[in-house]
Amino acid sequence: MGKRQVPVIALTGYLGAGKTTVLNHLLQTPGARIGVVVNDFGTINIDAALVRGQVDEPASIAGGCLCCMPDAGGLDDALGRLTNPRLRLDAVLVEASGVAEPAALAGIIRTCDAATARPGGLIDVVDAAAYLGTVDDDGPMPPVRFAAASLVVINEVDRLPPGTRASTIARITARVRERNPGVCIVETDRGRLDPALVLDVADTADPADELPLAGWARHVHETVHHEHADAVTVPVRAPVDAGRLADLLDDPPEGVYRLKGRVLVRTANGPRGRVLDLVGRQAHVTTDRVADGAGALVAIGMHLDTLAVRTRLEQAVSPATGLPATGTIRRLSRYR
Ligand SMILES: Nc1nc2c(ncn2[C@@H]2O[C@H](COP(=O)(O)OP(=O)(O)OP(=O)(O)O)[C@@H](O)[C@H]2O)c(=O)[nH]1
Repeated sequence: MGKRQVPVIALTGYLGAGKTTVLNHLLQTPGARIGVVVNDFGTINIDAALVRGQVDEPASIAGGCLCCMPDAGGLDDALGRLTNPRLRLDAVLVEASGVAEPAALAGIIRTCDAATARPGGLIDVVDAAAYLGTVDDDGPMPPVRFAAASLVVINEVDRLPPGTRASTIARITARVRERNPGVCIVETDRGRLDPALVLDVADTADPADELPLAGWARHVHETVHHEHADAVTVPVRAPVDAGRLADLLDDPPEGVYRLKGRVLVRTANGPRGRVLDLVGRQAHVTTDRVADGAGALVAIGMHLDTLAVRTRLEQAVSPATGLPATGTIRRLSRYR
C-alpha cells in the first residue's frame, strides 16, 4: 500500500453546541485508536480534561483560538507527532474552540506540513435548541461557517419541544443547505452519530485496554442507540477506467458522505493499484503498492437510496476496455 496518511478531522461548532460530547462519543468506537487535539480558548484546557482517560494520544493547545494564534498554536507539530506511523492511529480529531472559524481551521489542516497527515473532513456541530437566534439571526444568508463543513451534526434535538421539533430541524436543515447544498446532515442527541461516517477502524478487535474507564465507556457505547449509516459495497475484480472513476469522485451519488476503496486502474503500462478516499467533496487517491487485484468500493451515508448508489458504483468500476483516453490518468492524480 502507498504511504499511509492519517485523516485529520476538524470538529467545530458554536459555544456549547456539543463538540466535546461528539468527541467523547467517537472516542468510544470499539477498537478505534484516535488521537485528539483539543483547543480551549481559556488558559486552562477544560475540554482536554474531559476527554482524558479515553484517548489514545492527546495533545492540547490552550490560551487562544487555533486559527488566530501564531503558528496555529503549534498545531502542525502536534499533527506531525500524532500522525507518526509508529502510533498506528486510525484518525486524529481536532476539537476547535467555540469561537474558531471553520474555514480558517480547514485551511490550516489542508496546508499542514506533516506528510503523514491528510484532511479527513470538517464536522460542524449545531445546538438545535439554541441555533435560531444565536448562531443564525435569520438574515438574508445563513452563517458562512457551513460552507466549510463536510458533515453537519444537528445535536441536542432532545431539547426541542416535541410540538415544534420536526419544523425546527427542517428549518435548520434548510438554512445549512442554502449555504452548502451537498453537505451531509445528521440529527443526534448526546452527539451519538454513527462513527462509520467519520473514521475507519483498522483493527476491529478490542485493543488491550489498560484504562478501565475506556473499556467501560466502550461497553456503554455498544448498548446505546444511534441511527445507523447505510453502506453499499461493490467488489472490483478487473482493472477499471480512470475517467469513469474520476467522474464518480467529482460527482458522488446523492447522500454519499464517504467513499473508499482499492481498485486496479488500466493504464498504458498495465494495471496500477489505487486507494480512494472521499469525505464530503474532498477526495484523495494514492498508489496501492500491494495491488493484488482483489478490490472493492464502499459508499457510506445516511438514508441512502442503496439501489441507485450501487448502480452508480457498478457503472464506475465496470471493466475498462481498450487504452485510457489521453489525460484520464492525470485526472485521478489531481486527487493527491
Ligand atoms: N440535553 C442535551 N444536552 C447535551 C447534548 N449534547 C451536549 N449536551 C450538554 O450541553 C453542554 C455542552 O456540551 P459540550 O459537548 O461541552 O459542548 P462544546 O461545544 O464542547 O462546548 P464549548 O467547548 O464550551 O464550546 C454539556 O453540558 C453537555 O452535557 C444533547 O444532545 N442533549
